[in-house]
Amino acid sequence: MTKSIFIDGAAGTTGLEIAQRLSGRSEFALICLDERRRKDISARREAMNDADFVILCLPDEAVNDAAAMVTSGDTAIIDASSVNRVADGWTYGFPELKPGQREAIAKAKRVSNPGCYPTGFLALLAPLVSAGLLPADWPYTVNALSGYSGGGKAMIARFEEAGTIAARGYGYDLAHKHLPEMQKYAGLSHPPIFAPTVVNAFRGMIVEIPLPLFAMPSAAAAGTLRDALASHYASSPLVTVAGAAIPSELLMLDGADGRDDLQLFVAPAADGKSARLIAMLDNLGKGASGAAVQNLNIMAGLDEAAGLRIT
Ligand SMILES: NC(=O)C1=CN([C@@H]2O[C@H](COP(=O)(O)OP(=O)(O)OC[C@H]3O[C@@H](n4cnc5c(N)ncnc54)[C@H](OP(=O)(O)O)[C@@H]3O)[C@@H](O)[C@H]2O)C=CC1
Ligand SMILES: CC(=O)N[C@@H](CCC(=O)OP(=O)(O)O)C(=O)O
Repeated sequence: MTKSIFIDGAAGTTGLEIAQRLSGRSEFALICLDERRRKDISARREAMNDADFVILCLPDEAVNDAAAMVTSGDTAIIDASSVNRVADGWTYGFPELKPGQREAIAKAKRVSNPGCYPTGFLALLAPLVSAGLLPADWPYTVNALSGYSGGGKAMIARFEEAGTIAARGYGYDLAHKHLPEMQKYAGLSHPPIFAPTVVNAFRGMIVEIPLPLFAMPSAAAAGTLRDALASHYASSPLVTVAGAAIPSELLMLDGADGRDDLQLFVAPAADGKSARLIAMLDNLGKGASGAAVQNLNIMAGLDEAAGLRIT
């Protein structure tokens, strides 16, 4: 039976990309509000309670009011924002995180999508810490590059109007909003030190965790880490783990097409003393809209990769 979907924030960056991925799919019918009514509270409330699934693609500050409008017990919510990722009553929408997570999402009525940066960070680290191959109490660092669409309409306008920003480092207060979910779902004793940079490309993301293996208590060798990731993601349609031969460069291309997969790499030093864990993804794909559609597929009992772009 066709499921009805209401995207709150459908005119925004994430909402538009979700609508694109759903267009042409006979399993779903979108409930749309025209420009005049898209922020009208009573129209939104009615649309939400008529829908089988509501996907919240709103700025953080608008999310709790929107979620509270859903009073129908039949309506499930997928929230793309960072508001509910470590909140009680919400299921973390990262199906590959650990055994049982996909099944928990399938049964949930309230699912919170992971952040774009945490998607790369957790995909690399969570299975390795959980398996005891890397320590939970190490002071990890994470360096990351994002396309400017990661900052939504306002940042897209800023980069495109200025035309001169090559890169924007930020997060210098060491209090980025993604730290709680990174720490919680990787099972770490401390939040990582997170150094994000926005670059002058519309979309794309590289997330890297440097590992000084020689100094880390109870860390496995790089080859063991790679094999463990390959085994963890062996049945995933969206996550791939590169073989031992690592490319000499990883390129984020300006103007790249959107994609919904996640590529992982383990790059070892020749002497085995250190390694770099690297994730490449599209911030608007597996980092946002693709992840929302993947969760929607799972919650609707469909193939989790249906309608997604895997290149
Ligand atoms: N962009 C990304 O790569 C990622 C985004 N996210 C999350 O997804 C959510 C949406 O982000 P993004 O799409 O980038 O943001 P945008 O700013 O591009 O879009 C937000 C949309 O919400 C609309 N909106 C704002 N307030 C209301 C309201 N009260 N009622 C109805 N609509 C409203 C805006 O309207 P208007 O058009 O008038 O401004 C806009 O269309 C955020 O929580 C973000 O953190 C998560 C992962 C990655
Ligand atoms: C480039 C950029 O600004 N990225 C945002 C994160 C992306 C986002 O806003 O979404 P979520 O927090 O919901 O994942 C930031 O660092 O705040």
